[in-house]
Amino acid sequence: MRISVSSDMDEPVARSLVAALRDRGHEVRPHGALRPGDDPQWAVCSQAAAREVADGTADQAVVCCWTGTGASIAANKVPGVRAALCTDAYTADGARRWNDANVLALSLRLTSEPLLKEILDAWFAGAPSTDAEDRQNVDRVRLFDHGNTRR
Ligand SMILES: O=C[C@H](O)[C@H](O)[C@H](O)COP(=O)(O)O
Repeated sequence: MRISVSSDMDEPVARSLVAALRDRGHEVRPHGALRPGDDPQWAVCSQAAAREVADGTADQAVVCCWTGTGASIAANKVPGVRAALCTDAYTADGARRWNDANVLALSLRLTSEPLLKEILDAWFAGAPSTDAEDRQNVDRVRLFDHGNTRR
């Protein structure tokens, strides 16, 4: 898979993330502090990574900042993106399964090396649910991308 990865900080866990994705056979597209000369502001680099998912340059993205909050907020402003801030494997599994999330947001502060592996295992093992209610919810979220927030 082509995975865009962004981080506003050059932290060891962000480096481990890139290595882990490459070990799993993914093509990594680095942004922010992970790419020399790139803008490392979380609002800028996480949006850039998310935009690559929306325009089809990447299949998925992983966006990181210290808390994961700013990265997830910025990514979710991109139409077509469903970013999920995951602090454990159960949340990552649910994000893929129920929310059809296409961007994983991580906290550099909270994500230890073992937790990173657990989260990535769950994220890549998970497939979107085919349950009708789950699909309706995701379809409803897609409408938000086009400004339709009516009930
Ligand atoms: O949501 C924002 C992120 O947690 C940032 O990584 C955080 O604001 C970084 O702050 P600073 O650059 O002041 O350490």
